[in-house]
Amino acid sequence: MHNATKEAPTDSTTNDLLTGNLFLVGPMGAGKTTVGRHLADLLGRTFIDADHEIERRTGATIPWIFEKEGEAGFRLREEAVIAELTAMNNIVLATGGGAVTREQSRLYLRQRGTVIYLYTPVAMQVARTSRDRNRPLLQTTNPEARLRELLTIRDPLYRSIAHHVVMTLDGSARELAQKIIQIIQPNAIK
Ligand SMILES: Nc1ncnc2c1ncn2[C@@H]1O[C@H](COP(=O)(O)OP(=O)(O)O)[C@@H](O)[C@H]1O
Ligand SMILES: O=C(O)C1=C[C@@H](OP(=O)(O)O)[C@@H](O)[C@H](O)C1
Ligand SMILES: [Mg+2]
Repeated sequence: MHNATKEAPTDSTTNDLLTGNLFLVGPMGAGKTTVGRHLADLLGRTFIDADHEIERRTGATIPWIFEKEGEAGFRLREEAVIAELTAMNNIVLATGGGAVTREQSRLYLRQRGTVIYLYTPVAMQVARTSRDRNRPLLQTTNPEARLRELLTIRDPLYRSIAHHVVMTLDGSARELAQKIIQIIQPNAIK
């Protein structure tokens, strides 16, 4: 299991950022997995990616699960993993882009941590996902249309649970992680 329960700092500068969970939501190609890793590194937290956790537990890849169990089967697994992971402490969690489609997952994400929505325009999502064959929903003749469709449905869901909406257009993934820390807790790091 993950060694995620670190002692909370005890001095008077202790703040929410240093003691609570951080949950990243947003569409495919927003950078949740990449930025989440940097965030955890900068904050000295455990990083968990919900998709990787599903793959670890099943011993199967996401495309394989979609192929054998359909999207519905994958969503059931994803919902179960989100329920468990959001109950942990002091983690940075990168969710999959469709995790917010389950109402129970939205409730857990909103209630159990600070939710950051990495807002990303569709053109940038396309650029960041075009070389990767591991996203079953984008293996179509027109991935851009699919991403646009999905964002129309999901953008209100991301916003409904987000404590902060962060635009991911500028800067490297690490710079974005630094920016997120400043947004959440301006005095946390210099
Ligand atoms: N801020 C960024 N700047 C440049 N490239 C990025 C940024 N965020 C993510 N990427 C790149 O985009 C691709 C998709 O990122 P990923 O973290 O897998 O997104 P998600 O988990 O949201 O689908 C990766 O190749 C990653 O290196
Ligand atoms: O948006 C989605 O429905 C999905 C997003 C993927 O994760 P990323 O958002 O990390 O690419 C992964 O969970 C799966 O392919 C389905
Ligand atoms: Mg990811």
